[in-house]
Amino acid sequence: MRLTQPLPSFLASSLAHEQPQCLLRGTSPVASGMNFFLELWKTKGRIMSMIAAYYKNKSILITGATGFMGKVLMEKLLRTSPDLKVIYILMRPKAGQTLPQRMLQILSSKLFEKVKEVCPNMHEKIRPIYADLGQSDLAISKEDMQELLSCTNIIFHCAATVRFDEPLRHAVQLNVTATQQLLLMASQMPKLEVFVHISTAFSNCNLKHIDEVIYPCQVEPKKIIDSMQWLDDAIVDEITPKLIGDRPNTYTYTKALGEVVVQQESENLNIAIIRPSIVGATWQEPFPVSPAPGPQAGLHVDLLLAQTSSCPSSFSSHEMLDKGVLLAGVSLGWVDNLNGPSGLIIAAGKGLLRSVKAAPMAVADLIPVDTVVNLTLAVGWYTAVHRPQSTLIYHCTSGNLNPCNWGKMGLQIMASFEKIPYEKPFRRPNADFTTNTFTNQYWKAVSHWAPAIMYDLYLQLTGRKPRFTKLMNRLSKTLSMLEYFVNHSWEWSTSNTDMLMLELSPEDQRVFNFDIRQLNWLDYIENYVLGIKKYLLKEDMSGIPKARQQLKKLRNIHYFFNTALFLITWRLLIARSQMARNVWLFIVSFCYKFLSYFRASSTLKA
Ligand SMILES: CCCCCCCCCCCCCCCC(=O)SCCNC(=O)CCNC(=O)[C@H](O)C(C)(C)COP(=O)(O)OP(=O)(O)OC[C@H]1O[C@@H](n2cnc3c(N)ncnc32)[C@H](O)[C@@H]1OP(=O)(O)O
Ligand SMILES: NC(=O)C1=CN([C@@H]2O[C@H](COP(=O)(O)OP(=O)(O)OC[C@H]3O[C@@H](n4cnc5c(N)ncnc54)[C@H](OP(=O)(O)O)[C@@H]3O)[C@@H](O)[C@H]2O)C=CC1
Repeated sequence: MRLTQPLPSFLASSLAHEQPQCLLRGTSPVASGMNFFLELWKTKGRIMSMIAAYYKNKSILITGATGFMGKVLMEKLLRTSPDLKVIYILMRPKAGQTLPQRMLQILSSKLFEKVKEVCPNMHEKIRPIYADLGQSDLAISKEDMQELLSCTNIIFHCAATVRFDEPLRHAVQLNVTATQQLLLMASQMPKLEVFVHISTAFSNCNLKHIDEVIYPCQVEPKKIIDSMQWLDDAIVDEITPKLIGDRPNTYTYTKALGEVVVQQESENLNIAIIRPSIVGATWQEPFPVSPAPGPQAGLHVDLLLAQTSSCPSSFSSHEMLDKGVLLAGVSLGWVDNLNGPSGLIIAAGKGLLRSVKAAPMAVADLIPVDTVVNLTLAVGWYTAVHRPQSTLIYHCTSGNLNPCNWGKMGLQIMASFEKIPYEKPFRRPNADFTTNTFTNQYWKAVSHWAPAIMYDLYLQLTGRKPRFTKLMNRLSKTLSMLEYFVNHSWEWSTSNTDMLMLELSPEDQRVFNFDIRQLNWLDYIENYVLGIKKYLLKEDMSGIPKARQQLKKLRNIHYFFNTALFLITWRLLIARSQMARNVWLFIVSFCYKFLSYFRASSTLKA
């Protein structure tokens, strides 16, 4: 650390608060000026995370904590700031479970295993509060509301409907009206320090280049909210396409409206907006693996195997996988829902998905969920401590710093299936991207529908319930919903995110790492495929050798089928066409001549 460097503002801002503490801790009392700063910088840099310290003794309100991102956010908060006061969770009962039962199930999941070590009383830190964001008043009881208003210091608003086909009325209620209600609540919270709103990088996907600003909507969100009160469903459905305009769905449209609402209601509030792109499985946490050195780089799964002590190091990765020793309590790529790419990766791995209409050169702007969560927590800290004059927007994207395109990602996914095959595949995984609509329709008919119909026929004939055509219908719907995002590229400016990175202490850059440049796509995709197998499909790793055998069998069937098809077609052609017969005679005589020449020359040599 050179003394000539300007002090980062995180240090400057905390000096007033930290100075006496540092002196007490034994930092040289004579240290003054730059020496004092240096001491403090070193102390901070080595042992303290400013961000983690900020959340100490805080009462934090999270919406959407039962969702994919919310769970990871809750986990990281509890793990890095076990001294936080309380986390209020606005949630609803689901699947016959009460709030405490639901929360208990979440906290006892694998994701929270590490938290148990640092925060054994984590159950006491969580306070589930009944709320339904689908209701105009959020259905929070008076007593709960009282407590929330008087105690909350920080709000993370993650809840939303992320369904692309959500009817506009419902999407407006959840993504716009509920946000407005929460902001109203926030404005009555005397202890509130920051409100972090999670939006999406695609809220302005009708633009090619997206800046860190809130773009106005054609119709004022307040007018939309009002009109939803009195318009009937049929009219709402009719005007939906006109309202969403050049956006692909109600989700992106209502998330954009939500941002405008945040801007309009943010007058006296300290607010920040985060816009993540396509959120994928965890990358580094909470199940880390050490980086692969030298020639092993790019082979995290192999490294994991090599780290497994029960395994002789001379085994190759495949040998070790064969022995089923993978992941004895170690796991990566945590994911728990089918949204975004996860559902399609499963469909591809099971051999159901064979063709996707996508631009292979379009940027695949995937971002790991732990990166988004790290940025969210850093933003919460920065906004509360620095209180920027205007609402700052943070793009959490990968495309500008570490781009990967869909073509490359598709190949990496396919390569991962070779190493980590999924069990009981319908067909050999072999998905491909095509830009041409006609080619895509052809492959869908030949590779999706024809095998599904044939297989269902077989199931029916053998007295079983057909299910593949239903699955294909579902897959087609999902594909049609997601295709927009794999056929376009966007550019997001990231100056606020870059600025924040520079504001972090070295320790915070490590603990709350959101530097996507460090991500190795090959490792990440491999771990993602592995995480899906483990956490979503709940397949046993010891079944990998059998799954590989199955793939081999399917590959042989594929070769046999193609050869048989070729021979039959050829035979039919020869029987019907003089030209085909001539070609055939030419090939046969050519082969005969070549063989005779070869035999003659080898006899001469002998
Ligand atoms: C080679 C590999 C290529 C990879 C290529 C990746 C491209 C990947 C681009 C992503 C681009 C996102 C970019 C925006 C990122 C945000 O900002 S938003 C967050 C992402 N949001 C989403 O992904 C939501 C998308 N999903 C939906 O909108 C709806 O689920 C769908 C697709 C319209 C389906 O609706 P539905 O037919 O009514 O089905 P739904 O009731 O949801 O579920 C029915 C069944 O399907 C299952 N299911 C639900 N979703 C899915 C899914 N995505 N897949 C499969 N099954 C699903 C459910 O589990 C359920 O199963 P059961 O419980 O019946 O057994
Ligand atoms: N996943 C992604 O790819 C991306 C997500 N985002 C944004 O990130 C945020 C979190 O997304 P993600 O975690 O993936 O989404 P999930 O669908 O996994 O989670 C949504 C959360 O919202 C809650 N919720 C939905 N409806 C209600 C309701 N009526 N009352 C109370 N709670 C409700 C859900 O609760 P319940 O469990 O009860 O259903 C759940 O906790 C969203 O704002 C989303 O727009 C942005 C970019 C990409």
